[in-house]
Amino acid sequence: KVRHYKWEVKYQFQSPDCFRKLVIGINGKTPGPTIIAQQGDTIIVELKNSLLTENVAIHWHGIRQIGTPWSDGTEGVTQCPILPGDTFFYKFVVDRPGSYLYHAHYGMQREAGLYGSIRVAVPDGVVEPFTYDYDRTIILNDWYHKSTYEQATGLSSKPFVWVGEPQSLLIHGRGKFNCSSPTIGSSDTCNTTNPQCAPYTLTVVPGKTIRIRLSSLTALSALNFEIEGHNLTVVEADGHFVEPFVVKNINVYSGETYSVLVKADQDPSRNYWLASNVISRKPATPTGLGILNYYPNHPSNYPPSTPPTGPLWNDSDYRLAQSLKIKAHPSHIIAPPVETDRVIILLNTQNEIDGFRRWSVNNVSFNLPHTPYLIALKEKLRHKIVQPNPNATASNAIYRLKFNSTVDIVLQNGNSMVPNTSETHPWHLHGHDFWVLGHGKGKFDPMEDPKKYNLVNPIMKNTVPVHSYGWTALRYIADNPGVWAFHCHIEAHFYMGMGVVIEEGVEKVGKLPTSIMGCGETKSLIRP
Ligand SMILES: O=C1O[C@H]([C@@H](O)CO)C(O)=C1O
Repeated sequence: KVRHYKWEVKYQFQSPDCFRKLVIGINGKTPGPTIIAQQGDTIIVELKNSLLTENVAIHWHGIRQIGTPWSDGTEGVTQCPILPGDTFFYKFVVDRPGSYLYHAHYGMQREAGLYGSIRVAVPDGVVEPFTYDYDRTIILNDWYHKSTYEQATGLSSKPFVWVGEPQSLLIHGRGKFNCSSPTIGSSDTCNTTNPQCAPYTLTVVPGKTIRIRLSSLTALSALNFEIEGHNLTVVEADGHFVEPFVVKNINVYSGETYSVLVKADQDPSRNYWLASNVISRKPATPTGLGILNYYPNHPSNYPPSTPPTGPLWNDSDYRLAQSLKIKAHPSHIIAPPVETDRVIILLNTQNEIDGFRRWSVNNVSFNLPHTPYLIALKEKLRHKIVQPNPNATASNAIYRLKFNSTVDIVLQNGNSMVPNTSETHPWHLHGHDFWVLGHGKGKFDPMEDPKKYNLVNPIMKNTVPVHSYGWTALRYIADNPGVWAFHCHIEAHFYMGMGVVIEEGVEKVGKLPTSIMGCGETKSLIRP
């Protein structure tokens, strides 16, 4: 089935956390419309850029884009940006069931509110390995009052101006800033009675089980999500069925999606808090709150209790333990190859390059080129591909993989420039799902640690954290012709260079649509 969506991307005033700012909406909404499809469907998004003075590109996060690498929506990698006033057609097949996301992939535009979710149902007659009565989507986010431009300018200035901690945490686009804070001017700009910042409410019928498709698209924060008094049974991660496990609360890193089952089995005479708390960085943002509403109580009745504050923000053992619990469902194991053809170790560090604060991978800080890689490599616009350089330099280096080979990537965490600090980084791979073979503490040992890899029932994901001072090992098969970004999903960190680009089988890519061209050296390809 073909599903056609017509979207207009536009700036608008909105007050997601009661503070009014310019946000980017789709058809007037942030989060944008949910794409609802069934496995095998073709999605066509006719996207009109009505931003007037700003480019746009939208990435379909978790969709592998098999046969359509030019629809991945990664500006500088798979396409030229969509110019103001232009309409671009994204066309791709949703080849796997599950919960996915979409968001802007141009500059730091995602933070302006340009994001939403994709829900792909299993084919008719196929059953999932769990049951529920109905499902709902919740995207968690953090929220800044400064514009993405002000933030990006600070990050690329000398001296460096860090974005700081977010002002609010949003639960599906809604939060509550303290408008009586002295920095707020008038009730025009911040008004806690604005219905746009009424808390997100999830209504449940007592005794029923609800599936929450929970994800995070934070700019910075790692989050912990909890529903007061209710256990969460984790059943899906990034579109793959999980061997179910029960938690009191779940850690969600930017770019991850989970499905959790929640049974409405508590005292039905009251409502309960939904709570989102910052973990892994010292919190300076209040708990994000929503309401779990037991029907027929009034949805806006505040729960009579104190909201959950989440686990200790610096309990890294707790986070590592939860990462290690996520394994493939016994009846849905896709076994990884037992051997690998190539191991790439990617050391994550923060550096100073020419006085600019940057993030680097093996001492190379990534810059997006003006000519998108997919076009440059397919059309052979570049004779020379820059290879990683051993010194701390900025570059737009890429990795080229042998088509159909098996590759291991070991993410090795290091220090930031703040003494004794190693941050958590959620890494997202485009175009693939990978097996998560292991997470460990300290320095990866290439002789010993691979012996402990889980080759029996590893989960497949597209986004995975590397914990502070730890390592994470992934394996995947380079079988999707195209050019794919692999990067830290923290908006500021990718902007500061924390990413690489990986090519495989580009010669097998079909004829590139001219609609992705027009910038940099690709101008020569579309001139009559
Ligand atoms: O990228 C970052 O910069 C700051 C700090 O490291 C400044 O050096 C911070 O907390 C980040 O995550």
